[in-house]
Amino acid sequence: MGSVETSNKDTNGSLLNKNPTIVFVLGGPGSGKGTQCANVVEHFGYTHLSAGDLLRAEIKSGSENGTMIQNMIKEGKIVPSEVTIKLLQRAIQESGNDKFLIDGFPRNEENRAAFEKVTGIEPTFVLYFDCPEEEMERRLLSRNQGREDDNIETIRKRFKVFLESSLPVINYYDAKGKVRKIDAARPVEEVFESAKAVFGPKTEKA
Ligand SMILES: Nc1ncnc2c1ncn2[C@@H]1O[C@H](COP(=O)(O)OP(=O)(O)OP(=O)(O)O)[C@@H](O)[C@H]1O
Ligand SMILES: Nc1ccn([C@H]2C[C@H](O)[C@@H](COP(=O)(O)O)O2)c(=O)n1
Ligand SMILES: [Mg+2]
Repeated sequence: MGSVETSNKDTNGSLLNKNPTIVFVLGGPGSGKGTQCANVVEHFGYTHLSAGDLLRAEIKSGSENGTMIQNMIKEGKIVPSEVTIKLLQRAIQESGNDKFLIDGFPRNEENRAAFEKVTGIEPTFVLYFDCPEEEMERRLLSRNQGREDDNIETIRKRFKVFLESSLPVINYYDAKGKVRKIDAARPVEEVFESAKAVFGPKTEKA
């Protein structure tokens, strides 16, 4: 496993020049991050980058890190930041866009600190989908997308990691006034109405 590229010039030259808008999209497993990101992309022209999707694609690609990533996801654990950040950097550079929804990242303090160190970028704001565990569990158990981590044993581990490692990151950004919290326990359309209000009518695509 190589080290994360730390030169802003080499890794982020074009990105920094564009002064990108980065929105971190956080919330517990099954809170509806992916569902709502798809709506935001359609209305506001962001590029959606799901850290989990990028890691799953890396497993499928047969990469040297594939087995390690697969084992960690099965256990509900967080993959080392250097792996995830490289995938995000590549996707950002390939997108040609200058505004991004980064879904499911940063998942822990290591993710957060490493991203800031490597890119020099802070999020514009953090969208936090707040949902009770019982509702998230119901959603995950009926998602039926064939995800290896949508079984009750792994789901419980993911909830524990969310509480212990991801919530502190949300609290960190909350203390900086960057968190936009949305009640995600409502129907999809209602949740999106709240999300729309955060992004604002001025930035909506024509
Ligand atoms: N507001 C909602 N009400 C009911 N079901 C929802 C709602 N939002 C999403 N779902 C459903 O719940 C499941 C989980 O949603 P989604 O994949 O968007 O969550 P997620 O936060 O991205 O989860 P993960 O962290 O596991 O990737 C999906 O089957 C989705 O269709
Ligand atoms: N920053 C991240 C994001 C995701 N993962 C791993 C661990 C998660 O349980 C899994 C699935 O993510 P999801 O699709 O639910 O957002 O992917 C990680 O290690 N680091
Ligand atoms: Mg998701």
